[in-house]
Amino acid sequence: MFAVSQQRAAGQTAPMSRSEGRPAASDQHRAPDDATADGSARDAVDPRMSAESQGLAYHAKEPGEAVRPEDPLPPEQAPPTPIGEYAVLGDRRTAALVSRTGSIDWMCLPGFDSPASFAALLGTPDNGRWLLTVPDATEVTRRYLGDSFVLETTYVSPTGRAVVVECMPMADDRADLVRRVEVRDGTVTFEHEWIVRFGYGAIKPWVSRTKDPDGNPAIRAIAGPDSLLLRGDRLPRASDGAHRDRFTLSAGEALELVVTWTPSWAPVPPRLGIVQRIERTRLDWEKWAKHRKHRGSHAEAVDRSLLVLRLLTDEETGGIVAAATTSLPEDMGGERNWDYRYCWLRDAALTLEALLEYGYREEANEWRQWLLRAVAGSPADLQIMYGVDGRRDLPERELTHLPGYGGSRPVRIGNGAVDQVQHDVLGEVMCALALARSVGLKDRAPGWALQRALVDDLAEHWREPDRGIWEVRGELQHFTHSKVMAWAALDRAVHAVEDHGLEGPLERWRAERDAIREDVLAHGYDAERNTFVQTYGATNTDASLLQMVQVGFLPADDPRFVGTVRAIREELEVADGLVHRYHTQATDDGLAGGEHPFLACSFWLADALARMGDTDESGRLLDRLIGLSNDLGLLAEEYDVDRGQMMGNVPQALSHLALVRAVFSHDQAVQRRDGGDGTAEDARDTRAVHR
Ligand SMILES: OC[C@H]1O[C@H](O[C@H]2O[C@H](CO)[C@@H](O)[C@H](O)[C@H]2O)[C@H](O)[C@@H](O)[C@@H]1O
Repeated sequence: MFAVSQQRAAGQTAPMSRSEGRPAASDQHRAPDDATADGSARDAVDPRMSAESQGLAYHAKEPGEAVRPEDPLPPEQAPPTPIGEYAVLGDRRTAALVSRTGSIDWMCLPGFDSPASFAALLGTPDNGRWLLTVPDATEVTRRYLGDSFVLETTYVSPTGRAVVVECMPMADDRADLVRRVEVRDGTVTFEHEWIVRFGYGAIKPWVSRTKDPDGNPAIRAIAGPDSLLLRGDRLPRASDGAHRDRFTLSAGEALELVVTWTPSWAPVPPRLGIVQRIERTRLDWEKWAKHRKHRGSHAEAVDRSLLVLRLLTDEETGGIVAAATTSLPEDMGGERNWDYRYCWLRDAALTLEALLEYGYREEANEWRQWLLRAVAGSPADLQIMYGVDGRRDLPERELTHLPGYGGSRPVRIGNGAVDQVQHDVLGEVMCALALARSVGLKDRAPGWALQRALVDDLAEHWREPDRGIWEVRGELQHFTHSKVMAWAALDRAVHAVEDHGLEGPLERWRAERDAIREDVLAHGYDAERNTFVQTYGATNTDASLLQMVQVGFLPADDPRFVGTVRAIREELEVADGLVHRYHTQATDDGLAGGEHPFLACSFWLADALARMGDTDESGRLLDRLIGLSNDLGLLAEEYDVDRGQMMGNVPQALSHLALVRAVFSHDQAVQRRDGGDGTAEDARDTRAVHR
């Protein structure tokens, strides 16, 4: 076992700036024995000739549907690879993004929030990528093998057909990414390019040919704390700051490549048995997926979404990150670019509820342990987000060396929202813990004591303004949603005492809960327009208010909620079923530019309609929204209606968890409509006993 854990525990922040006196890029990537190489490096193709960078347009939608490259654009005009074109690979310690044509453009090692070793996603190929493609492919199809994150891409070229299978093996305390190429028909020529840049694309490593402990040839890139080792059946040659190769295989021939990260001081582990590890990885994922209890409508989308939530849950610590990326823009070319590789209590709590609804109890237990460790201490010090390991210090800074996705700057790491006051967060946490309790997970004494202290603290402070669920960077405000969620926190605390025999100041909590409710109804509701509003006294609304019925603040058929859904559709729905979270012009969020419809809010609309009994409309919207996911079932944060593309970080937990919860609500509503009580499935314990 080598020291993935050691490096993660050490905080693993690599230096961003280049040190003076380092050799020039081309020297750094020249391996010593490449000087005596057979000249194959001179055959290396121009990196700009890969499919994405030629601006080839692909239009696949269905899994397995064939796509054809169309008119190439000149490289300088080529748009970035669309966010929806990426597949995700992951080992529940970290994740990588692979383009449709085989370019790994994002990979942080060894952890989700470690510095990226391949960062072309937010820059150019010279910021690091690992490309393995068929340059003359006329068709490219891809799919995950079963319920796993083992990706299979099939290339058809004028001369043959080949399959690339790739994954990150799990649960072995190693950090590897394996790729296996096999030609099925004819002959196929491949392009291989390996450009390592540690420190988010800034640091050009020393790269040299070496041998691994078993005597296999390898290429090792090393700088500071990081080492990446490339092993395989055929290694590329140094060429102008990169390693490149072009090779041809015939039907029946296969080739394997593996990249292994280690701390730079650690010994290199033995090479993996690739075929066995790919198969074991597939089986590991499928074993987890089989534990799902409830299978209703939109089952494929739900299955993939639950798997994404699993992939974003750190295997070692139990922390759940909000997404695998940083700084994929909410506004193309704009400044709304954020680092989501951290654990928001809000997103994690909602993830937990989604997993519980589908029968995953053990995950709830693990996350509860993570939560109690992370928030331990004074209630006044509660943060709204933490590092994967529970770290509190997540300073936000800009990576000025990266041009950003499609020129969207700044590229940020860390997140300034870490210090914000957001009163909704304890509401989400208490709802998730109440749900866990209601399915039989017992509170232990220290855990309940901590919840009591946090609720008491909120009971003192809910009257103060905050930054709300959307983490606005403008003025503090009295957000109606924050108050509703503060009500939910008190309500769940009251029910923990009333229904589960836990100890607490029942009368005081009841009084505060009722006071919040009165406050919201008095100040957060516009009687004239019959809608709840974004902030006290405002006239505009906010899609977060769709959560009101999810937490039981009002029944779904309350005319004030029905009026709010109508107002949200009128004000914020910009295309069928697609809603903005708020109007950027009407909200002081402290940022320039605008953004696109927010997918989680759009699923909350479908959820609300289901709860209101409009199952035709909720089913229609679910079909529509799920239809926006990419060919592998992945969702980013937002959807740009005009460009027909996903925007923001990917894959995003909030979008996926909102999908599965909306489908759950829809399925329950359909059962009620058809004469059942909506609790007849295996998931019966969840909504019915939510409190
Ligand atoms: O766009 C504004 C804010 O975006 C981030 O917050 C959003 O993502 C969080 C994680 O998924 C989610 O919990 C939150 O509700 C969203 O608004 C970003 O982290 C903020 O700094 C930023 O202001």
